[in-house]
Amino acid sequence: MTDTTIIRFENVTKTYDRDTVVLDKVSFEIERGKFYTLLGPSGCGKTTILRLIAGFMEPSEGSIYFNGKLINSVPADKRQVNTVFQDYALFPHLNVFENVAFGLRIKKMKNAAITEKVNEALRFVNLVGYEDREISEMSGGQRQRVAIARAIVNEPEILLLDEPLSALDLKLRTEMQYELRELQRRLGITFIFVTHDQEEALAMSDEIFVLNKGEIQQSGTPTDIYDEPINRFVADFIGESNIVPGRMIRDFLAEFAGKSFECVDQGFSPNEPVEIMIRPEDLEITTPEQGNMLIKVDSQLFRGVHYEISGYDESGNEWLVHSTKKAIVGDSVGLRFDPEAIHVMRFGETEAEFDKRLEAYGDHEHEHGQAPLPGGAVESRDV
Ligand SMILES: Nc1ncnc2c1ncn2[C@@H]1O[C@H](COP(=O)(O)OP(=O)(O)OP(=O)(O)O)[C@@H](O)[C@H]1O
Repeated sequence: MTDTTIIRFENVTKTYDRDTVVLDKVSFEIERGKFYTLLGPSGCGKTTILRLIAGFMEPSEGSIYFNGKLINSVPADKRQVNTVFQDYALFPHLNVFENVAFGLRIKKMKNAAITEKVNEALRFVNLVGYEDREISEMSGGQRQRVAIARAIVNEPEILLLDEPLSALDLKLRTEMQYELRELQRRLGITFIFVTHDQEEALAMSDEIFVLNKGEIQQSGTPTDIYDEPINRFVADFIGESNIVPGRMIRDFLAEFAGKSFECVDQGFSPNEPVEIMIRPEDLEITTPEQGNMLIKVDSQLFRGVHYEISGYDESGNEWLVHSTKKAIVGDSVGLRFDPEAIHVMRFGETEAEFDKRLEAYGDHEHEHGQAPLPGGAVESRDV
């Protein structure tokens, strides 16, 4: 643990009934002042993690530390943590000012101090001038901002946000993504944001935790997770991807779709069966002669910025391509990609095993990726 660690989970397990394990020995660290996102499908345990941090429940096993102190049994009102809920949980009978002031009145703060703090919080969320408005007179986005002001007026060290944008329409949602990110930068406090929307997570976060079935599958920056997913679940959940079965012939040489390809991956056993991932935007449609492989075009959709083309290779694998060039359904076309576009995933690898492999090969891999590859060529060759 470092000085910058604000929250640490150590083998935290949560069971609701005797045998329903909702979180299974989850361990992670959260650093002060960053924007974190918990991302995963419905029921994976995101809200449970927030409730444990907020102090609305205790772990069944394991330890939770806040600034280095064990807080398993510390009640919610004794933690420097505030939550913004999905439905905002505002008081409909109070105006905007009184909604924000509520917590401070409970603490019996003096009126002059309350006015100063509420005004400051409303300034942060751009709601100056709305103090006397009823909640029913506020739009969805404005209610959202009242809920945030009500949370930050308490000067928490951590702000928890449980799917706070899910009730908003797409345009407002995008605007609020910018606003929240900007607000976090200005406040400088730690935000822990829950969503099941991968685009939202990629756009907003410093760090993302991808969860599935009560386990953290992978944690890292948006680019780490997008470019180097450790397994099929993460690759599928974040963005669109082509995943086909393959084999590592040896380091830097993978085989898939009936051919061998130079790649930049290493740390696998010779002939190890693997899964190969290539993002659709890393594939280029070419003439059959110029491609690394051939596909027969099966369908094409115009998506505005690109064509979404799908087709099958000779081994029967389906490939999705985001291309600025058109193709003709039924034609055989070439697919071209760089060795760096190929990402090799080891079956069933955990995050800890993945990190260990990268650590052992990390710098070396980078250097090697730049150096002439065995045989000197980028082109594929038949095996
Ligand atoms: N009070 C409870 N009693 C029993 N089971 C619960 C309780 N609360 C949650 N669960 C179960 O725990 C699991 C994780 O729930 P949690 O709310 O943490 O998931 P989530 O990832 O936030 O999901 P969503 O995106 O749907 O909100 C789910 O299977 C849920 O049914």
